[in-house]
Amino acid sequence: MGIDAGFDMVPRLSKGVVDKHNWDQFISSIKQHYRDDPQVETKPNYILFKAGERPKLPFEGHKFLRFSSKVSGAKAAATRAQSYIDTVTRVARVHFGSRVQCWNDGADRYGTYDWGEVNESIESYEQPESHTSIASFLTGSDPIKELGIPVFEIKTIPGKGRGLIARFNISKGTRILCEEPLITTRPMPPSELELFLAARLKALPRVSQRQYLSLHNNYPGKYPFANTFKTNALPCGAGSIVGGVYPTICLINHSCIPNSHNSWDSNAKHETIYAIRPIKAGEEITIPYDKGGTSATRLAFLKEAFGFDCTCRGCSRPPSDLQASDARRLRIQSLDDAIGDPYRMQSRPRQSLRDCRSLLQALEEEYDGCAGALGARLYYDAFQVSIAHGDQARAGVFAERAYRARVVCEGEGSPETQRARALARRPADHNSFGLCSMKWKSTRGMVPEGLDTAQFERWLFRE
Ligand SMILES: C[S@@+](CC[C@H](N)C(=O)[O-])C[C@H]1O[C@@H](n2cnc3c(N)ncnc32)[C@H](O)[C@@H]1O
Repeated sequence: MGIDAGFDMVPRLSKGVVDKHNWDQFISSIKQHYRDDPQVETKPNYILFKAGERPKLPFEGHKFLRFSSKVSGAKAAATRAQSYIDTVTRVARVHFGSRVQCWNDGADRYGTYDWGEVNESIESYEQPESHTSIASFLTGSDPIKELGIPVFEIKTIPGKGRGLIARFNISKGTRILCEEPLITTRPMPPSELELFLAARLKALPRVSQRQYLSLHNNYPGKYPFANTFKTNALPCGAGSIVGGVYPTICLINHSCIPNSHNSWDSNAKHETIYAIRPIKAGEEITIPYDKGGTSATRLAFLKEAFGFDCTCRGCSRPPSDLQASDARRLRIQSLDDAIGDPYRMQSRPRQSLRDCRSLLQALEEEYDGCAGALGARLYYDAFQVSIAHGDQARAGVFAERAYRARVVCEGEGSPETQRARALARRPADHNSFGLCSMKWKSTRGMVPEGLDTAQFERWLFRE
């Protein structure tokens, strides 16, 4: 036992030129820092730290997943393992920023990778690969990402002003953008907000001031700063009353059937945009500003809250398609309400799970098979129904699915993704474990094997 601590590189480095260069610089800094330390030894393929559990840093960065050791116990104390972990983490952060994800299981923060894959990666340090050609040198890399070229360009879109257009094909789960807000604030009366924003803007660097002033304002006239905020602000977290305005993210237009998801990372204090379906080169990148409902509800909301008439592809469908979509939206709403009813979850959980399955199907139909965060939320609901009746086996599978859906929408590092991941590993840690009953009691290991997909889904949803 004992406490493990360290950091993971997320996502892992590619074999490409930029990652390789950054890793070489990092390794040089480490060698330089420890040049007179007898506990740090340079081996042919890696640097060995003779402290704690003797962690290593390979010379080939793409093999690296984790640097860690036990930091408690006599051996760790005698060899100052904690100090090596801290220093190497600090230097890695300088070179790789938020890609360096620190964890400490004593503080209930766990690494991203499984120990199996970490051990495999460490074993591979011993077998250096030789690069024989430029092609093999670039294998596995993403030259676009490596060169830092944005995957979109800003263009004028008929009827919508500016918008973001995909420059290349973008695959599902790609992080398109990550930005810190120029300004955040709570709601205030317009005159008060105007004064508040004027003061905040004055304190910003000139480039940020220009970015703010270049944003679209749907309500010209009185209160220009406040109305620019109203036109562009995105909530800092689902349901938050605090809104934030961003230089580029605020150029993304709305769609009722979006291809991207925006989310606020409450730890990192930034907003991210991820592709929730494959986006073709030339296609517009869109996010949802609405709160769901039928086309009439959405149109009214968008007009009231943002002052525009939506012309997205969802709203521009032929009347018969729009009618079918409205029927699905109503069904989605009523299933969602039913699943959220705690009395029903307690007294008729089997029915709640059946509703989850129906909701999943309705979401897939309405959102062209990519329900994004709505899918993640649905799986979390199914998790709650199962765990509230003591069923760790199904709850674990639902949490695993919620985790995978979150990775697509928000990436591996977001707090929501991490939460789903922790629940998938230990469903019983949830505070509603057995809250309604233990009539479905099962352990995490009781997931059946050898079923085909249809049989497995029937088992999962208790049909
Ligand atoms: C946050 S801004 C988006 C960027 C904006 N198009 C621009 O030129 O800066 C929101 C504004 O974009 C326009 N817009 C966004 N989505 C739209 C849509 N689906 N249909 C029509 N106009 C839209 C509206 O004028 C809306 O008030």
